[in-house]
Amino acid sequence: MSSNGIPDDLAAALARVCASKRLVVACDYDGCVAPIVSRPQDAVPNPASTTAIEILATAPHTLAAVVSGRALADLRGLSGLSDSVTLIGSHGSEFDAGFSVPITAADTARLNRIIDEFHALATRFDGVTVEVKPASTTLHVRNAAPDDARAALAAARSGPARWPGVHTTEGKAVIELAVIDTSKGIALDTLRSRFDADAVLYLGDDVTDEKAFAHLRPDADVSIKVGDGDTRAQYRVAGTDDVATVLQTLAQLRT
Ligand SMILES: O=P(O)(O)OC[C@H]1O[C@H](O[C@H]2O[C@H](CO)[C@@H](O)[C@H](O)[C@H]2O)[C@H](O)[C@@H](O)[C@@H]1O
Repeated sequence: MSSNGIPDDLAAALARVCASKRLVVACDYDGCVAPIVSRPQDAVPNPASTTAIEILATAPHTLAAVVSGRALADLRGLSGLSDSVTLIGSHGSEFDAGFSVPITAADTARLNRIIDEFHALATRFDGVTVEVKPASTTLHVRNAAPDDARAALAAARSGPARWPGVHTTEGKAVIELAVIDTSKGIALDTLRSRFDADAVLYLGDDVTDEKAFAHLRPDADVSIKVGDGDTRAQYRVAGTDDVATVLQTLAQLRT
C-alpha cells in the first residue's frame, strides 16, 4: 500500500499511464465523483474530485472528461464543472455538439409513450419516481418498499422494455429505457481518437461502465472499478473518497 492508501499495483499503473505523452482521464459521475444518494437531484460531487478534475483539464497534453448516464444539462448543473472539462451525457451518446446518432420524430414519440408508462408505474407504486432525459427515461425504485421495487422493475421489463426500438439498461435501483443505442465505450473511442491519446484511464462503478472498460487496452490504458460487483476492470477501489485520491494523484503526476 502506498502512503496515500492506494494499493501498490494501482499506484504503479497510475505512474505508468501518467508517463504517456497524451492522456485522457475520464470518469463516471454517480457513485464515482458523487456518492450514491436517495434522490438523484441531491447527488453533490466530492469537491476533492472536482478540484482534481479541473487541474487535470488544464494539465499539459491531458484531456479530462466525465462520461455519465445523466442528461448532459443535468450533469453540467450538478457537477459544477467548468467548460475546460469535457462532459458527455446520456451514457456516452450526448456531446456538446449534440447526440452521436440522430433522434427522429418516431424516436421522440416512442420515448413519450415510455415516459407515460413509467409515470403510470410511479402512480401505482409508492416511492417510485421517473427521471426524463432527451433520449431515455429512468425508473427509480431506491425509495420504494422492496416488493414494490421488484414489481415496478418487473412491469417495466415485461412492458415497454419489450417494445421494438427500445434499449434497456439496468443500474443501481433503476431501469432505464432509451430510444437510441448508447455506449460509454464508443464515447471513450471518440475521445481517444479526437485527442490523439496515447493512453486512456477510466473510473466507473455501474453496469454501463463495463462498456467503457471493454474498450480499454490493457497494455496501455488503465481501468478502475469503484465498489463491489463483477467487473472486467483491471483495478478496484472502494468508494468515492478513493476516487478523489486517485484523481489527486493523477493531477500531481501530470502537473
Ligand atoms: O453514469 P452515471 O453518472 O453513474 O449515472 C448513472 C445513473 O446515475 C443516477 O442514478 C444513480 O444515482 C442516484 C443518485 O445517487 C441514485 O439515487 C440512483 O439509485 C442511482 O441509480 C441518475 O439518476 C441516472 O439518470 C443515471 O443513469
